[in-house]
Amino acid sequence: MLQLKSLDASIGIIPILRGVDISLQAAETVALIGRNGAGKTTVLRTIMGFTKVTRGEILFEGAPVTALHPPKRPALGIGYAPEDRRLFSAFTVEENILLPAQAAGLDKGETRRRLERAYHILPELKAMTDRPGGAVSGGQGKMVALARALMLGTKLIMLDEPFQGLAPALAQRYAEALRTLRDTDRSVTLIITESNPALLRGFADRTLVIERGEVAAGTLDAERTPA
Ligand SMILES: Nc1ncnc2c1ncn2[C@@H]1O[C@H](COP(=O)(O)OP(=O)(O)OP(=O)(O)O)[C@@H](O)[C@H]1O
Repeated sequence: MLQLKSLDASIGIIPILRGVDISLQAAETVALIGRNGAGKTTVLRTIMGFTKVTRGEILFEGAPVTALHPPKRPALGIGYAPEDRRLFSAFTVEENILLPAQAAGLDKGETRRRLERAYHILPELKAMTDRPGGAVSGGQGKMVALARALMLGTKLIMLDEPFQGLAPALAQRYAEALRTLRDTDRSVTLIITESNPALLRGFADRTLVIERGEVAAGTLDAERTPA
């Protein structure tokens, strides 16, 4: 459903990704593992159109999107939770969750359905809908960022180091929410970056390794715990 073909990408004039070939199938969960600075965030940002692609192409469901205007990409069905999960502090938690749906111009009914899906996966957020975005903890903010990604992520959800900085209990809760997502939506494709491979062992179908902007040709197979 998503292919990166021989992709080179730069930030400013600095080349970061080199010859990246990634092919994601519908419904699979892929872990993208690499040390700090290896290029994980840059892969996700390149898919969203935030870097300069200097070679190669990106296909989404068979159609080239390499040159697609970045603000149009989420509406393809792509949800993205950046590592820096900034919430708008003056908006409530629910308003923060709704923002991508509004930006993509979803109608009220569809927005409501997707919000219910997000609350089904993250029921704890229902208790904090009216709280200002600035008043939630870092861990709760990660949950809100996941809910926000769920609003548009009907086909592909990309989570950048979601477990980073989460206390163990919250990390466990976050992993549980991802399992619920997998149980309720079997067709969505998930890509999760992580610097610590142990955190995603047993959850991802496949592990890709990135090092100095290059994705290793071979992939490590990971065991998947049955949902
Ligand atoms: N704005 C920028 N300007 C110049 N170089 C950058 C910029 N952002 C990232 N880089 C460089 O790009 C490379 C890849 O960074 P990237 O953030 O994709 O890595 P990462 O694997 O996600 O690591 P981290 O876990 O630290 O975020 C790094 O060498 C980094 O120094």
